[in-house]
Formats: sequence, C-alpha cells, structure tokens
Amino acid sequence: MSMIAAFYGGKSILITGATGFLGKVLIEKLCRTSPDLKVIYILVRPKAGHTLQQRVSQIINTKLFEKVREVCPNLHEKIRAISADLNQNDFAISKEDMQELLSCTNIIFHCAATVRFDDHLRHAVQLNVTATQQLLFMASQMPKLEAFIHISTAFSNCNLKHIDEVIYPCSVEPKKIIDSMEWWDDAIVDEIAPKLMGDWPNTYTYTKALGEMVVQQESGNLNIAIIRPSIVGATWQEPFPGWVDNLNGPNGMIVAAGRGFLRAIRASPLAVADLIPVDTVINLTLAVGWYTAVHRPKSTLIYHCTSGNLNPCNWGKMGCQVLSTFEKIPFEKAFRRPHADFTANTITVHYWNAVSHRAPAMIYDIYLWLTGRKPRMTKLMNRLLRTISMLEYFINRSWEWSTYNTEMLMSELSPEDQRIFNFDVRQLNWLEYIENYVLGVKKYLLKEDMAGIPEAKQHLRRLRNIYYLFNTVFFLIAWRLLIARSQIARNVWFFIMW
Ligand SMILES: CCCCCCCCCCCCCCCCCCCCCCCCCCCCCC(=O)SCCNC(=O)CCNC(=O)[C@H](O)C(C)(C)COP(=O)(O)OP(=O)(O)OC[C@H]1O[C@@H](n2cnc3c(N)ncnc32)[C@H](O)[C@@H]1OP(=O)(O)O
Ligand SMILES: NC(=O)C1=CN([C@@H]2O[C@H](COP(=O)(O)OP(=O)(O)OC[C@H]3O[C@@H](n4cnc5c(N)ncnc54)[C@H](OP(=O)(O)O)[C@@H]3O)[C@@H](O)[C@H]2O)C=CC1
Repeated sequence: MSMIAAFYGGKSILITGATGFLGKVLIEKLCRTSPDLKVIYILVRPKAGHTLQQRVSQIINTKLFEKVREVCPNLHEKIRAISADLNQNDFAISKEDMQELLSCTNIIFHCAATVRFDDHLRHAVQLNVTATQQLLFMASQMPKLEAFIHISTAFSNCNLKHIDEVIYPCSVEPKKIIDSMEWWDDAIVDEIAPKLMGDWPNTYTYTKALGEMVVQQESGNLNIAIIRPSIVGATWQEPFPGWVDNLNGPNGMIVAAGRGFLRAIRASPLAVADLIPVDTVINLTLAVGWYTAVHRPKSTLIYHCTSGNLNPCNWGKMGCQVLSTFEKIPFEKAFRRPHADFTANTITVHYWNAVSHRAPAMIYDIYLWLTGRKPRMTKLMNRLLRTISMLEYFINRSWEWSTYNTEMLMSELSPEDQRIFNFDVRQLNWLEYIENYVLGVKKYLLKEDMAGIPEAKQHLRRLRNIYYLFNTVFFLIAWRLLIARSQIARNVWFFIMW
C-alpha cells in the first residue's frame, strides 16, 4: 500500500493555480492515486463568459483526465471550486466559503503565480508576493492544517551560479516593497524597478525570490516546504507521455521551430537545458506534502526539482532531437522547413534575424498583400523575436542546483511510493522524452491529427521545391546584373560557356 496515497485519503486539500499547467496535473494525480480524498478546494477567478463550474468542467472533461474519470467517477463532487481573485483583499472569497476553508483545510498547495517574464512589477508583486503573504495569513488561522507547500522556481536565484537549498535574501525587504506599492504610482515603479531588480533578468524571477522570503518570514508555526522546479516540460510518463497545454517556455519554441518560423537562435548548445517533466514535479510535490505533514521537519525545507546535476542534457542535443523528430512527425501548415542554427555571435544573430526571420516574413506579407489578404507575418515574427529575446538569458547559461533534500526524500520513500510517485530524473531517457514531447505538442497543443502527416510531408516537399526555385531565380538575376556591370564577371561567364 502506498503511504503517500493513503495519507491523502480523507483529506481536504486547498489548491491555488489549479487551472494552470501544474495545477491540472496535480489534481489529476491526486484524484487518481487517492480517490478517497475528501475534497479538493480550488480557488478559481471568474472569467468572462464562464461560470466556475464551466471552468472546472472544461478541465476535467479533457484527455488529461480520461484515466481518472474511470478511477473516480464522482470526480465532479470531489472538486469544489471557490470563487476567488488572489489580487483582491481576502481574495474576494465569500464569508461562508472562507469559513469552510479555514475550518476544514488539511493541506495547501500554492501554485498560483504570474509566470510572465515582462509583467509590470506592481502586478508581479501583487500575485507572487502579496498574495503569498495573504495565503500564509489564512493558513495561520486553519486549525487542521498539516502542511503548506509553496511552489517557487529554481530560477528565483538565477543571479547566482551555484544554488543551494536555502533562501537567499534580496536587498530590499519584501514587506517594504509591498507597503511601497500602495503609495508609489506606476511612473515611480517603472523608474525604480531596474534598481530593485538588480541582476535579476525579469520581474518574474525577482518576485518569486521575494515570495520565498515572505514564506520564510511569515511561516510562524506553520509546517512549510518550498519546491523549486526548473523549466517545466510535458509529461514524461503520467497519465500518458507528452501532455502539454500552453505555449510557455520550450513549448512555444517547439511550435515556432516546427512551423518553420524559428530557424536560428542565440543559444549556447553546450549550456545545460535544465528541463523537468511536469509529472515529475507533481510526484515530488505530493511526496513533499506527505513528508512535511508526517515528519514535521524543524525548519522549512527547500526541494530543487531539477535535472541538470543528476541527468544533464544540453540545448544542442535537445535541439537536434527536436529537429529529427520533425522529420518523422512534421507539423501541419509550416511556413518554412524546420531548420536550426545556434549562434553566440551578435553580428551573426542580426544577420540570421534579417535573412532567416524578417526577410521571409516580409516577402510572405507582400505576397498576402498582392493577393488581397491582410499581411500578418511581420507582426507575428516581431512577437516571436521579442519572446526569444526574453528566453535568451536562460539558454545561454548553466546553473548548478544542489539536490540533497530531494535525494533525502527519495530515500525516505517505500519502494512502492518510489514507483508511484517517481521523481528520480536519472531514469529519464532524454531522446525518448523529447520525441514524445514534440508529438505531444502536435497532438494536445496544436490539436493536429496524426492522419495529416502524409499531407504535412507533402507540404514540406513543396516548400523545399519553392526554396530551390527561389534560390535559382535569385542567383540568375544576381548573376545577370553582375555580368551587365562587371568585365571580370563577363569574362568568367564567356569562359564557362566556351
Ligand atoms: C524540449 C526542448 C526544446 C528545445 C528546442 C526547441 C526548438 C528546436 C528547434 C531549433 C531552433 C534552434 C535551436 C533552439 C534551441 C534552444 C531553444 C530553447 C527554447 C526554450 C527556452 C526555454 C527557457 C525558459 C526559461 C524559463 C525559466 C523560468 C521557468 C519558470 O519558472 S516559469 C515558466 C516560464 N514562463 C514563460 O515561459 C512565460 C513566458 N511568456 C511571457 O512572458 C509572455 O507570454 C511573452 C513571451 C512576453 C509574450 O507576451 P505578449 O504580451 O507579447 O504576448 P501574450 O502573452 O499576450 O501572447 C500573445 C499571443 O502570442 C502567443 N504566445 C505567447 N507566448 C508564446 C510563445 N512562447 N511562442 C509562441 N506564441 C506565444 C499567445 O498564445 C498569444 O496568441 P493569441 O492568443 O493567438 O494572440
Ligand atoms: N511552468 C513552468 O515552467 C514553471 C512553473 N513554476 C511555478 O509553478 C507554478 C505554476 O505555474 P504554471 O502552472 O506553469 O502557471 P500557469 O500560468 O499555467 O498557471 C497560473 C495559475 O495561477 C492562476 N492565477 C493567476 N492569477 C490569479 C488570480 N489573480 N487569482 C486566482 N488565480 C490566479 C491562474 O488562473 P487562471 O486560469 O484564472 O489564469 C492559473 O491557474 C507557479 O508558481 C510557477 O512560478 C516554476 C518553475 C517552472
């Protein structure tokens, strides 16, 4: 019998960020392995045109929940959506709901965050810092609470090269920043943001670091643990390989490369690509929830959920595997054939951006304009290049994360729990994982049918012919112009012909 699965039986669990990427996989695994849990409260913000129940149904009626619907037919009853907005005071939760949460919750998993790199500092502080502080305050009033698990990121200290499982202080106290946000107007925030952020590359990583400090400072008597995943990718094994549903991180890049938009990138092929499958993160999260509640460690333990030091793989190897998978299972409606150039040189980057990205987009837009359609490719390309510029920081550096706590936890699990809640990334075969990842992007994100593969291959062959034709015509015109203007070129030409 799994100790972890048994532990969650009969429990009332509160999850924030349940409608997000990690949140969905967390609910799925919890309900599948502990179908006898009492209830999962999820804090969901109302979205225009969708009731809370519709939002829940949208999640649990997807392919991700196919297996769990069999194991737990009363899934709808297990999940209780509570209307809440983490940006509001008391999260705008009704009095009755708040009462129920305070009196019943046994475990909290805090996943909600803004993961946008370019979010305004005020908004990022509100969600990643202030909301965490408020949730901790709520937690302190929960008599039945056994554990509070905070999901952070391995990049919260990306300004360091070697990162231990400790909380590193930021130069300005988070409480001061929270207070200041109330009376600073946006202009002041904009001016002061770069000074506050120092060597953090974006508001996301900076506010996640502040969030950790808040957790440390406001932990009181709570039983808390922090999990720091690196770049979270598609599922490795469970409930099935390759599931992914958003464009964040590598996902958007795989789409862009597979459709032929992204053909070159400023990336260091030898830098470690610290990817971690989402199901691995969730298995560790559930194990940490159990361990924190049952063993009640004296201090707040931090768990790095990373792959680099146990099973490293670099961007070069990953990029190659992505490209070779495109040959077997191409994406539909490609703009150009998938291709990749890594470069570290700034001049080469500008050259590739002009030749491989902007020029084809402009040519296509001219074609759209000439055929009476609205040009859109240049705009899309500019957006892609902006996204890439934000990711570049992470694909040109390597970090080392120590994983003592994570390895300690692994050794604490029974063999059965090690199997059911497997977070041993040493067992991961990268080539197989990447192939399933690309396939998952095609099937679950782009919703493309496998039956369309022959047509997609045919389309790529047409693109290849257009490419050859374009290059031939381009070469002939250039040569003709050269002959018209240069005696040497003319001599060479007559020599060849003769
Ligand atoms: C498996 C390995 C893959 C590797 C290789 C793939 C390619 C291989 C082919 C070869 C090419 C050359 C080799 C390349 C090798 C390296 C490539 C590596 C790439 C991977 C890098 C990953 C690094 C991630 C680092 C993460 C560190 C921290 C991790 C975390 O803790 S949190 C999660 C990370 N968070 C994010 O990723 C959020 C980032 N997003 C944003 O900040 C914003 O969305 C934005 C990028 C700033 C864009 O903002 P905008 O306001 O402009 O747009 P908006 O968000 O409103 O969206 C508008 C429309 O655009 C669509 N869209 C959004 N993001 C993307 C995207 N990434 N790609 C494509 N499209 C995107 C969005 O859907 C909207 O569409 P619409 O609704 O139709 O308008
Ligand atoms: N994805 C990754 O690569 C990594 C993620 N992480 C961390 O994991 C956690 C989860 O990330 P991920 O699932 O990818 O993020 P998503 O962006 O997919 O999900 C964010 C979740 O937060 C919710 N949320 C945002 N704003 C509010 C609000 N004002 N009130 C209530 N709920 C809100 C969203 O709800 P809604 O559906 O309404 O928008 C959504 O459920 C985060 O803490 C992140 O920092 C760490 C490392 C890597």
